[in-house]
Amino acid sequence: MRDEASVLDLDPKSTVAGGVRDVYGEDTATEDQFVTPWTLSVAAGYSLLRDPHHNKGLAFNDKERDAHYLRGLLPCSGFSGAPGEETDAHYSPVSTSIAKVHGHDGSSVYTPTVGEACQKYGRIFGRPQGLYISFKEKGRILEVLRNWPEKNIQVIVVTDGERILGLGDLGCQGMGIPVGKLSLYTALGGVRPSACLPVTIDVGTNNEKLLNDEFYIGLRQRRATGQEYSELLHEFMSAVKQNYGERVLIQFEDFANHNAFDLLAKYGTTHLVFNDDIQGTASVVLAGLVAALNLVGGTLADHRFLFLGAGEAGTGIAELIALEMSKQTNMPVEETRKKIWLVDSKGLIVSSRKESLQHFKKPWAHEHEPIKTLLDAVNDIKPTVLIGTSGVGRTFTKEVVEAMASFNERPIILALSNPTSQSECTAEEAYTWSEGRAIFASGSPFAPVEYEGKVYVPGKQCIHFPRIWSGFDNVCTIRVHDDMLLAASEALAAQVTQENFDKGLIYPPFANIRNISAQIAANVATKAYELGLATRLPQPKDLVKYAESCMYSPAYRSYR
Ligand SMILES: NC(=O)C1=CN([C@@H]2O[C@H](COP(=O)(O)OP(=O)(O)OC[C@H]3O[C@@H](n4cnc5c(N)ncnc54)[C@H](OP(=O)(O)O)[C@@H]3O)[C@@H](O)[C@H]2O)C=CC1
Ligand SMILES: CC(=O)C(=O)O
Ligand SMILES: [Mg+2]
Repeated sequence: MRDEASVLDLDPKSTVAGGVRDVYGEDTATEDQFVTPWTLSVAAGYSLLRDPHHNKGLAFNDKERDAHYLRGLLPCSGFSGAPGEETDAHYSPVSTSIAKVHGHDGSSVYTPTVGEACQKYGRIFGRPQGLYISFKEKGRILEVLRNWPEKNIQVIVVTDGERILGLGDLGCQGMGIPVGKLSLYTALGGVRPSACLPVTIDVGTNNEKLLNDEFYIGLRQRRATGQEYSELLHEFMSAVKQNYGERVLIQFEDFANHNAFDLLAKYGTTHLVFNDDIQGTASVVLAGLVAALNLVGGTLADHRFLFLGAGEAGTGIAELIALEMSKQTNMPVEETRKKIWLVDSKGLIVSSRKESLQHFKKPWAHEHEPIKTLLDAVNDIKPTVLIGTSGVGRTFTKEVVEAMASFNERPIILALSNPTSQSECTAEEAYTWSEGRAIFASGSPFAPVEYEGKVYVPGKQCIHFPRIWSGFDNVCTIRVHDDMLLAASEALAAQVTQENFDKGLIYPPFANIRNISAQIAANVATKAYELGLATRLPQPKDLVKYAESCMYSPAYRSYR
């Protein structure tokens, strides 16, 4: 039997059969497709308290406790505020990193806590928080997607667990990353939790320790590669489009670079895809650099950039800096790239290495003598900006930071590798070794540092990703364009105030986070309209207000 909806050219999500939205796909399913027998029920009593969507914990008031058979199941102390109030109060004195991952501390939802959570995921696995798709599901991925209880999905964060932060291959336990990043999207970007879908594609792991770990929760096989891998990914990408349509954002996260660049290129023309490690990072880091110019002076083109790490994050950031420089100076991007140098595990990327380089490194192979170490590269190139994206901790040594401080009045030092253990240096090291002159930001957070009587507040760069996304969603864009990433950078940089600069900050702090997110979303949306990539028409008059109105607010609702 042919799919009736496609024959009639109907949007499968539009009303069918009696004017009811066919959200479960039953009316449009063919005879050989599976249909899930969904039922609706009203939770009460003990089961209501076990339902994370509806449980308000100690915030249930007396009337609700009576109406929903909750008497005696909760202590009588009540809380009236927002979600989290009671859990913070209840758990913080005893909280550990892992307790935070269970949702008791929003500010620690992502790095570094999420790294530890992934390493221990098998041991702390409680209830499923996303979809696991492995070879066992090959040929049935559409059916698996339909098992997810929420139907109106706006953003999927998907990983295959091969490069989890700087911790390497954590296989299926990488699920902590999509869960963590989507939690940030909700908390900071205002994305409704029910519209978020975390997915882990389990193709095995090459992590021997996990393969031999009795608590490992994934497939116990070495990673599938080549055609087998591409076919599973392709089935997933096709099923997502079939189930959720064109407009769902698929964010690739923490794939190893030998797959990440190819997936982005392959699906960039057919799906709304975004790689946060390549594109989101670039946009956020560029914003920090543009803001830092207020402290150091000059334009981007007046600076020299050196990266330790030439993978997804390093080359992604480098490319966006070169693009922005090119727009500002009207120089071709091939020229502006020459202001940017990268070091990988074999040393400085130079033209004599070109033949053996991975494709994403080739544009950075400039004419230069080979250099083996970072310290030698720093002393030779004399960068004004040093960026760590190597995934290797403690690589910005005292000598490296001192060298940066010897030829820069205010060296810009970004230690972006996550989690904290992999950070290229700590905030304290950056400030003390540069005698308080470094402008420092990191991927994983560091506490403020006191040096010679002055308090320095390091920038937390990682919290700024989610804001970009809402710009895509608000206007229903169907493709991500580099100019939209530049628009996000511009708006984020513009949110750093003089007061922030006075403290040495190059990113805005948490206060007013929703408003800042709305400004970024609006700038991204404006660019999407300019590029003709926004499908929400007519264009809302005030895009900031519109972005704010689209944001989900985590408030407990009253139950009848
Ligand atoms: N703060 C943020 O926003 C983000 C941070 N990151 C962090 O950046 C790190 C890297 O991620 P990603 O770029 O995706 O990883 P990749 O694996 O794509 O790249 C890592 C790069 O670092 C190089 N490298 C590894 N070891 C060394 C070493 N000892 N000396 C010099 N270079 C080295 C690798 O060299 P080679 O190619 O020769 O192997 C490679 O070029 C991770 O820790 C991740 O958490 C990532 C995205 C966002
Ligand atoms: C922040 C991030 O995406 C990473 O470290 O991979
Ligand atoms: Mg990542």
